[in-house]
Amino acid sequence: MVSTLSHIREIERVGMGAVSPRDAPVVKSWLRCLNDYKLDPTIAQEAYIVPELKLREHREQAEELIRIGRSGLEGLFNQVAGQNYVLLLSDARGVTVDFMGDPTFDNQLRKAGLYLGSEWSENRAGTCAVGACIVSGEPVIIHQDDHFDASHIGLTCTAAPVFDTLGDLTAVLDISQLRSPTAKASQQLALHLATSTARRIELANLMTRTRNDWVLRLARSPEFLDVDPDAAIALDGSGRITGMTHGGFGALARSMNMRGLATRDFLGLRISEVFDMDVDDLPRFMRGRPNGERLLRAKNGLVLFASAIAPAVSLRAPNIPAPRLPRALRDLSQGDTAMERVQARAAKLAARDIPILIQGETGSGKEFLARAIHDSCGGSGNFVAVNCAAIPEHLIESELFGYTPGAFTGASQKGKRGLIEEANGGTLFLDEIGDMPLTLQSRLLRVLSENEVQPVGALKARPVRLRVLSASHRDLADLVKEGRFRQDLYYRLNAATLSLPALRERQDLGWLIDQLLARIEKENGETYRIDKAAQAALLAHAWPGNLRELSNALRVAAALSEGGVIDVDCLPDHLFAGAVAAPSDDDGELRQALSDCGNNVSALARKLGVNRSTIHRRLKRLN
Ligand SMILES: Nc1ncnc2c1ncn2[C@@H]1O[C@H](COP(=O)(O)OP(=O)(O)OP(=O)(O)O)[C@@H](O)[C@H]1O
Repeated sequence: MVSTLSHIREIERVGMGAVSPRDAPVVKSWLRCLNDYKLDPTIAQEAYIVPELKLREHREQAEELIRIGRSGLEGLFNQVAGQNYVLLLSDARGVTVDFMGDPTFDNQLRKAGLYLGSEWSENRAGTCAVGACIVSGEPVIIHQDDHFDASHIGLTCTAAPVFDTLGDLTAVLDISQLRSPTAKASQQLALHLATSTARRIELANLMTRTRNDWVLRLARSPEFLDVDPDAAIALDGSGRITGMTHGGFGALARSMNMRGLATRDFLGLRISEVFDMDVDDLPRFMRGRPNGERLLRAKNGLVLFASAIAPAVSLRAPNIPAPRLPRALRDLSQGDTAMERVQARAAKLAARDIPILIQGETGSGKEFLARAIHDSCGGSGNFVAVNCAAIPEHLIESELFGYTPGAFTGASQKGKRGLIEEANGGTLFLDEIGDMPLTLQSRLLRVLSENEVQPVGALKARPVRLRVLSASHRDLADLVKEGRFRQDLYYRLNAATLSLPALRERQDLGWLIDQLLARIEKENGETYRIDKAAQAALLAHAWPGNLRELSNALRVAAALSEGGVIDVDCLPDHLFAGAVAAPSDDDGELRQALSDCGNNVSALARKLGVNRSTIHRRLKRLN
């Protein structure tokens, strides 16, 4: 094995611009380590295992993925049995959330970081297979001294990305050995196995998440069509694309000669815009039909074999109640798997007055859910929402706990009932709880544990009974670690956690748009209709700003609509930023797409679900 010193020297030479015989992904990663993360190759650091509490959080967030990935991992483990391979499934942040290895080597594996909870992000561990794969989104072998940190140069690690149905990297599958032959080529088979297992996990994930949709599986040869297809695409009842595996994305991009597009650009498109078929043709591709009849021709002439699977669960007709959910909770989503789980858990917890911590990105609907939980219990008492970040620190105490007459200089003569007492018999919703000052955290803890509140200046505490819901878009466990949030309060508030999916992850975007538009119609006393192109653009947008951004976009669109019709020109311009591919290396691509649409810019804009001005802008840039 190469010496530590010569390894460090080699990295330094590469850092100074020397040409290296190593694979390009390795060199690129070394340069990121040196230039972006400022890692020092002379400082060796052992593998990092995250604390137990943190690991629990990562595993909870990846619960569904672990369940789906498990059988893939087991299958792969059996394939490589006896060769001392270890399998790691890491989340998108590089933390190992599932692991399979030979328990005989437990101690060595843990020390080497090939273990549950190890963090292999590139900025922490330096060049490593999981980290490089997360950054590049490509399968990669990091063999022995390809690793940046000298502590890891004994290992060989091979990783393949797992993408979710909307095209975001959601996990990495890694196959590693403590000791291996010197030749990197010895890991080619591992690369092939990891890549095909990742493909199967993506397919299983698609099948689970799109039970209400059609799934169209694609393969280049008919033999593997039903057992191990190359790609899969999910379609809703009207033939619109709702999700895909990474291979499915590749197939769509090739079929449309559109290499520069991202997965999201295909969401919302009709299948008839990509292939010579319509939604009514799907049954023709179902299993049992002769393979010859299951040929699918793409618009560009490419031919694939296709196999269709009908929705496993028949679509619930709108307004038919789902069983047992109280109405207030039922109306939070329609057909989104993650939300359905949140709703079912919320219904069970609400009935028991258990403190719930609601997590989710800003604008993901935390307060909306809190209100629904309150309403689902008959709505008795008040729903009192307190934004701990919005009240100045010196006022939080008196606002929350209230005060007796003349309790302090400037206090009202009549005293004041605090928000906690306002919520007595109802629900107290503490938004941005992470911003609650430490001194007040202990007083809040007393309210929760003793069920009583002591206003400022009062000699005696008063009994209260309330349901406490809290929310934060910050990681409370991190605040606990930093000493900015009391651990005992964290455990109190966090008896149960409900994690809301971000809007970009929701499978019921179309339904949400209808709900929000119905609300705007009610407010404005008018009715609106979204035309097809605008609908496609709304469905294809990545919505980084969440439900509030969507609601604002619809509000603007409604205001700009003519005769109640919302077309693409009514949608805010920023909606289209990034919807079209970054400038293609090959400007022929856009010209070809345009000529396919009879040189009609509006038709191409409609096809891509973008604004006409976006196409004009791109054409101008290419000129
Ligand atoms: N399930 C839903 N259906 C329809 N509208 C919703 C839903 N959830 C949230 N909204 C709307 O989305 C907007 C944002 O929701 P909300 O204020 O609850 O988000 P939040 O996560 O509490 O935001 P913040 O983190 O900024 O406090 C609100 O206008 C709300 O009415």
